[in-house]
Amino acid sequence: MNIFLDKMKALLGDEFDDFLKFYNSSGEHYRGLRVNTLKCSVEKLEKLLNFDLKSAPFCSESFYIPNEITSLGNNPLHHAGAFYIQEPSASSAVTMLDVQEGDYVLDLCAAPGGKSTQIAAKLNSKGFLWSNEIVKNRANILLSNIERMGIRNATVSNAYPEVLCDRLAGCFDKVLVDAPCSGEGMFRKDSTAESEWSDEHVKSCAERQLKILNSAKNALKDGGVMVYSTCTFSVEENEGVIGRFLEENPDFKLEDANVNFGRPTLEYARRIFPMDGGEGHFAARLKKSGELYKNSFTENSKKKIDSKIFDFYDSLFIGRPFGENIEVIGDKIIVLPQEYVSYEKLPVLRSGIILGQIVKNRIEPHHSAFMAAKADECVSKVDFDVNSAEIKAFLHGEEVAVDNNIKGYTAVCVNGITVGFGKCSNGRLKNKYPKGLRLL
Ligand SMILES: C[S@@+](CC[C@H](N)C(=O)[O-])C[C@H]1O[C@@H](n2cnc3c(N)ncnc32)[C@H](O)[C@@H]1O
Repeated sequence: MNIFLDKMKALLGDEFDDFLKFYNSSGEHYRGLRVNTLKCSVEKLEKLLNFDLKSAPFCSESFYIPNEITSLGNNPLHHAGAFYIQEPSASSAVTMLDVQEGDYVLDLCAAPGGKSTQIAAKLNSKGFLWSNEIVKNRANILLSNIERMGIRNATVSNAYPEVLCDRLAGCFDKVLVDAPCSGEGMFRKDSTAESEWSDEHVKSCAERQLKILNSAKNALKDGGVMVYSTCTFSVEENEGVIGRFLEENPDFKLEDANVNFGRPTLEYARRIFPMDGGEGHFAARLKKSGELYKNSFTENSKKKIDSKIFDFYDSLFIGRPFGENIEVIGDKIIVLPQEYVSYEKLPVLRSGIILGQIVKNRIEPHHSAFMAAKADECVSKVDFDVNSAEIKAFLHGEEVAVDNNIKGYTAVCVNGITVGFGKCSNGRLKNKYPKGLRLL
């Protein structure tokens, strides 16, 4: 660890002692959440939580939470996707990417999904997100977070960056590379990151990061923007990687992201230290030369869809809110995003949402459709308060008493935010909350 501290001293100069105070205060670290505006407004969440949220400077939906708040993952509003638990400075990279509604965005190293879900909220269901993770079990966690946050317009894949970016060459307006790194900004909250640190590891991370960036650039359109970020302080993995990338790729230049959090480095890139209000982050915005063209709207599928599928769709949701780009793949009825990049022969876990599953001669609704629906888009719904016994029982997988006149597949909401569904008859709601998500 002495090598790490020597490097930090060289990097920070007069500020090293301030850094040491943070570094030595083990057990303490910044904690935060980001409001998912696809499902809940900031004002609404502030009213529903029983503690105060303090604004963070890195993104307007990102907040500090008090240290004494624990088990936030069990909160029904978390199950409903109203917020994502995220250390505030981790939201800085997407702010610097400046995602706009309608953009086509690739998040290349995406699990567990903090930044992908932030990008999706900025897209506001317009445009398209491709979210990729190389490690299979992490890709599944990513998918589960994409589903929890109610994202309609995303594809989730489990591919090697070089394969994916070759196949999707020139498809994206914006690309995020939140690269695997030596994690020096994680040391205060994760002691394994610290125990795995070595100078050799830093060097090998830098080689891998440059390789990933050199793949990522291929997926970008001319005139597109790429943000490279890490949660480490090392100069080799930050300024070093950017310097080498720019040398190898004269068609890219650093661009001012017009943010004022953290502190500048390489003129336009930003660094965040614990003294700046976050555990640690680096982000640089790179612009590719050329003229950006906008995607034209993808045609809806012209395939003939059995009218029973539309009857089923209309029996659950008002006005076909996910669009009509329907495909039946195996036993699954998928509503593809309204706009998307097609994905033949790529390891895709999901594109769009699963409306239902064909079981024998019936279609059963799928959890992901209810998570992506707004309460007022659901034909039948019940709504429980965040502190009610009913919502706790539902999240535990129990049956819940409902009005006698509610029948059939019914959305379950917590304070007006969908969290799943059940099937109602005779005043009871039979629980369909997925077993793997239930409270223990
Ligand atoms: C810093 S994490 C991403 C965090 C994520 N962006 C978020 O905000 O939740 C980096 C990710 O890169 C993945 N990764 C590891 N090796 C990789 C490689 N060679 N190419 C691409 N991604 C890799 C890791 O599995 C990890 O999920």
